[in-house]
Amino acid sequence: MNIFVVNCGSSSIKYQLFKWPSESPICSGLVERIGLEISAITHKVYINGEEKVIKRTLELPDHEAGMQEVGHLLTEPEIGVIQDPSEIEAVGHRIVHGGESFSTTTIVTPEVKEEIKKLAALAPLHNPAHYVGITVAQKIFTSATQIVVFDTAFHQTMPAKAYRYAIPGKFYTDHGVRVYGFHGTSHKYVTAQALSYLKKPDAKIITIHLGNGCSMAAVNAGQCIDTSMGLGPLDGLIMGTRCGNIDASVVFYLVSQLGYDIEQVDALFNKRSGMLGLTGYSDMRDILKAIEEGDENARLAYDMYAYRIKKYIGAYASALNGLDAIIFTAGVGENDKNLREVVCSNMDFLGIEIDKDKNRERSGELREVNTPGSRVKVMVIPTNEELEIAKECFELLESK
Ligand SMILES: Nc1ncnc2c1ncn2[C@@H]1O[C@H](COP(=O)(O)OP(=O)(O)O)[C@@H](O)[C@H]1O
Ligand SMILES: CC(=O)OP(=O)(O)O
Ligand SMILES: [Mg+2]
Repeated sequence: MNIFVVNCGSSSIKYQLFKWPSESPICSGLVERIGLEISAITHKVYINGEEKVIKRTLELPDHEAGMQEVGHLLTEPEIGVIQDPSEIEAVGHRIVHGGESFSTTTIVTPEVKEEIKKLAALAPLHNPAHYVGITVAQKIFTSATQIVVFDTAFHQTMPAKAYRYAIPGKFYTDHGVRVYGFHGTSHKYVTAQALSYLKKPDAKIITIHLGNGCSMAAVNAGQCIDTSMGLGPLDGLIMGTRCGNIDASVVFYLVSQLGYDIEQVDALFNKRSGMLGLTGYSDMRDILKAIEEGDENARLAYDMYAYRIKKYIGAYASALNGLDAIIFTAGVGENDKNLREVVCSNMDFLGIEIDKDKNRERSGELREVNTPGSRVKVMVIPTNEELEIAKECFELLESK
């Protein structure tokens, strides 16, 4: 079965094509800078263990143009992996916000699309692009079943004491104002990998997803019991452009004293804060370079970023009443050895001891980077949200 997995961001499209049941994609790619003057596509084709990379720069005014271009790349005579878009049987879309309506993988209907569009109010950086992604995929892959997989789904097992806010109950009952949590597909994927590696189904785990968006989850025996993002993907950790956890009084101050309106506060917290607001860079590689060059702001921001993670580890170890493993994943978690070292320093009271040499070894595989004596395993596990989405799509179609 050909399953095409799509992750539409505000200015990008990430994709992978699986010939299920093979778990290795036959091609993957990234369309970047959609809507800007020059857009870029990096398309990779995997044949017999070899990787062929095709890079193109072109003008892509919107997601529709981007997805059309991907459709062409999939079917181009020289490099195509299929002959016609009709060979795609399922398209799996990553959807960040599923709200109260969706707790499991769902087949797209007009009602489902409308609900995803409405939820844009709660995930302004993500859901609008997902809606466009579905609409365009419906036009191109006309024979495919369109399926949506929600970032919020894995967090549905949280108890009410973790997901409720301490404001009057009617905001929850009448308006669904609660903690939803995000990156669930990633937290779920690395949890499953860890449980099978540890051979301990009842393990107490903290998963730490550090990409552009960052979040953590406390996972007991495979079930999420708490997570750091909230009603939207803004709370918790410091991120590339988002502030994370902040006192709501800051909003009152910005509005009443500095004349901000609510759209400006939204843009400030979502798009101009986090590492970008503190350093001028949102990409961790640029921040590491700035630190090397002696930039004090970058050093402080990096320390703040790590410190926030440390605090959540402490909180979640308490919530779990113990800890077997902490897992670093996603772009920063998998690649930034310094960050893992800073987070895990002075954590021996909790039984966390990182092995600095092991931690510095480069590898794209699941690995332990703790000392032999560490009570808690410190693990690096490459996430694979696309594979997890393809699996969920297949399982849903099989169950029909
Ligand atoms: N070698 C590296 N060292 C430090 N950070 C890295 C490295 N490689 C990638 N990153 C960081 O990973 C982040 C992107 O992570 P990713 O999981 O791809 O994000 P997303 O899926 O949210 O777009 C960026 O901040 C990038 O700088
Ligand atoms: C939910 C979220 O923050 O996603 P991303 O990391 O892709 O921005
Ligand atoms: Mg990601």
